[in-house]
Amino acid sequence: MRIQEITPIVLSSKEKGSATWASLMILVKVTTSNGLVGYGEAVPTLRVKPVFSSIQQVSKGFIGKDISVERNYHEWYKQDFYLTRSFESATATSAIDIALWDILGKELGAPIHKLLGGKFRDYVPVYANGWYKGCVTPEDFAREAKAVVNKGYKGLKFDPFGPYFDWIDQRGLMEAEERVKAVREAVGDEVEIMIEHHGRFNANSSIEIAKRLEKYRPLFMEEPLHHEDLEGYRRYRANTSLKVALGERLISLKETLVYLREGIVDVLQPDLTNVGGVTIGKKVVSLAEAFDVEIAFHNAFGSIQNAVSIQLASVVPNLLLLENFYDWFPSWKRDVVFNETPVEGGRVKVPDKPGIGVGVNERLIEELKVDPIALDVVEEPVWVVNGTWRRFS
Ligand SMILES: O=C(O)[C@H](O)[C@@H](O)[C@H](O)[C@H](O)CO
Ligand SMILES: [Mg+2]
Repeated sequence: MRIQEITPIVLSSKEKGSATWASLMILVKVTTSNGLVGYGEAVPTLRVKPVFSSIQQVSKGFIGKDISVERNYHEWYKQDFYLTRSFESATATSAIDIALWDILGKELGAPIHKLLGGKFRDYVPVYANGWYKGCVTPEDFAREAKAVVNKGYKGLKFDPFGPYFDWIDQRGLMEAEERVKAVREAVGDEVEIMIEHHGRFNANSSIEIAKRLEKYRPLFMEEPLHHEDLEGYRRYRANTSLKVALGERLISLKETLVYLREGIVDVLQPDLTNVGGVTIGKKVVSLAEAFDVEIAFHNAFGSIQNAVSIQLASVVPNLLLLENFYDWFPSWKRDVVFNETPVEGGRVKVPDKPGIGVGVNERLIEELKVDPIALDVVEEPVWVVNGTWRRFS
């Protein structure tokens, strides 16, 4: 069995999700010489066109090869030279790797969790993200947070910082505190709240933020500083006591080691669609285990990413939680996998179909297929949940 064809596919629809960031899905379809088909997913964001063409280039390194995931990844690492320095190459390679694991599972009639040694848990606990579209005032956040808890979620994440970037002033601190306070009061003491900073503050501001928000007992502070600001993270660490989560922008095993060895991470958030697929993802979670760091996979894009993340989350002993946008996906994203990964009572039952564990709706994919386009850039950055880049006072 050889890799015969690798096709990048962009999906879109009039119905958008809660984040422009993920309004499209980039799929990779891999077909083998004996007719097996596997699917992977890549990161869209503002890079739909470059990622699409990166998949076309990376494919040249995989076509004609056997399905030997370690060897294939390593061979491309050798050829590409920039794999661990290029987000586009890393996400293209990750998507192909996921599709190869899907094919391995289909060949052997087993879900990925079986290929990895079997389930550690039958249900994966998840937390909600994407639920606060259009929320600006504390009352908006409180109302929507209550709705999330009424759906059965036991944890939720949100960004309370509105339009602040790099620094925050007294007004921004007050607004963030009011929002977090409103959510804590709305959900009660037992629901976990997680504070998303979207990696955008300097050390002074993020330390001030931690001091203001500590009393609301967040489970973790996510990317409080700019991703590459290791010096700032050290200062944050020395001056705060809250747990730090990060990792969604890591694109290799050895880059992950740098962050773990710095001792600045409590919860690692690898993203299988850019850290290197299942092949590197499973190494990264073992590395984190050795550092006694918990895992909360970043899982913000589409339903193929969600399916493979559930597979890996089901085998990881050091799992804290899995991120989940499922109930705030546009409905077409759920339909791509025949709605097979519903969230019930704040958890997802691990599906058992071969490969990524779910069926793929090929007819819908044909209907939703579009040409890759350059996305418009507007004042509200694409990485925030829509309609939240605003002050209320
Ligand atoms: O943790 C996450 O999920 C990421 O930081 C992002 O992917 C955003 O939250 C998402 O884009 C919504 O705006
Ligand atoms: Mg994040």
